[in-house]
Amino acid sequence: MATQLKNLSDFSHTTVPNGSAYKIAIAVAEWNAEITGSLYNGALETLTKYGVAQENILSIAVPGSFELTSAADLLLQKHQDLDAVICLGCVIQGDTKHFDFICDAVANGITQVSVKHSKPVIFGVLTTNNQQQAIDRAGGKHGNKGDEAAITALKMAELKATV
Ligand SMILES: Nc1c(NC[C@H](O)[C@H](O)[C@H](O)CO)[nH]c(=O)[nH]c1=O
Ligand SMILES: CC(=O)[C@@H](O)COP(=O)(O)O
Repeated sequence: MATQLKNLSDFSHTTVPNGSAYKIAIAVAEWNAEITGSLYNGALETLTKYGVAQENILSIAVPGSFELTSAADLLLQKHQDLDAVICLGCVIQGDTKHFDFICDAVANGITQVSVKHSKPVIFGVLTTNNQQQAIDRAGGKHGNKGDEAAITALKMAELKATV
């Protein structure tokens, strides 16, 4: 999709499962809190919109996106009735290669956790060149990646339940 047409919150083209039967965790990174807070609100509102009960949404905060991998693993170890884990973060390029290491670690890490537990772990992490790109994708002109992550969690939970 061309960037200028990107809308992370437009799901008119697809059907979204009813979430009333699912229990979902949200792990959110505290780095770039003004961005990740918007991602979290988007995910929470979307899960609620599609029927997930408040008592079935478990939320935790971690220091940074790098810690999302261990958070997802701990959640799935301790709460084996979880149907999915949504990982939310915002990594913004700085002056060094640290950005690359964090992005690679969290993308590969949560993939491994998802396979380890045979449970959907959703990559809701913004990896942007600058603050404005993050703002645009956390409730701005390109929608909210938190919405996208919540929809993905519902779809994958439904897939696991019916495959
Ligand atoms: N620079 C960003 C970070 N850095 C912190 C790491 O995620 C991690 O907490 C630290 O390396 C200790 O293990 N985290 C983000 O989420 N976003 C950034 O832009
Ligand atoms: C992605 C980061 O860790 C980054 O914000 C840190 O900035 P720098 O690469 O200039 O140390």
